[in-house]
Amino acid sequence: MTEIVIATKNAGKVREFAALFEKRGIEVKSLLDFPDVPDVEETGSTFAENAKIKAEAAADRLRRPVIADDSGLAVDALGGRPGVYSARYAGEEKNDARNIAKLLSELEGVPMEKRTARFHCALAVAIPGRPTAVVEATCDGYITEAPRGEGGFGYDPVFYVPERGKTMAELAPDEKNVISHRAKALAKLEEQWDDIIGEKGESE
Ligand SMILES: O=c1[nH]c(=O)c2ncn([C@@H]3O[C@H](COP(=O)(O)OP(=O)(O)OP(=O)(O)O)[C@@H](O)[C@H]3O)c2[nH]1
Ligand SMILES: [Mg+2]
Repeated sequence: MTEIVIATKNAGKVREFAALFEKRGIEVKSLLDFPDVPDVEETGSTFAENAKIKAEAAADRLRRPVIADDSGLAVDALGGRPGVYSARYAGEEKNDARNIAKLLSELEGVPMEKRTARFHCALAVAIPGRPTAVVEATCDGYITEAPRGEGGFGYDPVFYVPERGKTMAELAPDEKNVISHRAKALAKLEEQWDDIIGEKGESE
């Protein structure tokens, strides 16, 4: 396989997948390259369900193997919110700055030791005519009291990674792509790659 479609229009995800797959000699295309593929409603109650919905809809339409990523942030002090609503936390228009502002205001007064959180990533691989495979991974951290750093996307400026002493947005892209929920999920996928893709993928 020399090319894979990621069923997303999120430019931050596309960038990360492009870097992660480049190392493996695979070129990444996204729904930004296939603007005719309609958006699907993310009606699932879990990351895995939503990843499956997005992957299967795009694979049906494109008639080729597709990977979808459903991801988000679960904050313990908020009972796991924003969770599957992470992208649309502060409204349907999906604005990162407004999402961060809402998160920080909900956590006002919560001390650092209680600001634990984790990023989740579910990756679904849909191949026409085969059952869809899903893998999941997480990355633990804390929500800071103010944004720091310019890298990444989404909630990265307020997600503190204790092992690195930095927010995700302060990490170099290569560093984020080693420790992130997305990188870990992709590593799991790779372990199962031959079973999932099999000969069909190899003949691409
Ligand atoms: O700081 C972050 N670093 C990350 O690494 C990350 N991964 C996910 N997220 C957040 O979770 C939403 C995903 O929601 P989501 O999976 O529905 O994606 P999306 O709607 O943006 O695009 P699509 O893939 O559905 O087209 C995103 O928008 C972000 O707010 C992240 N935030
Ligand atoms: Mg989405």
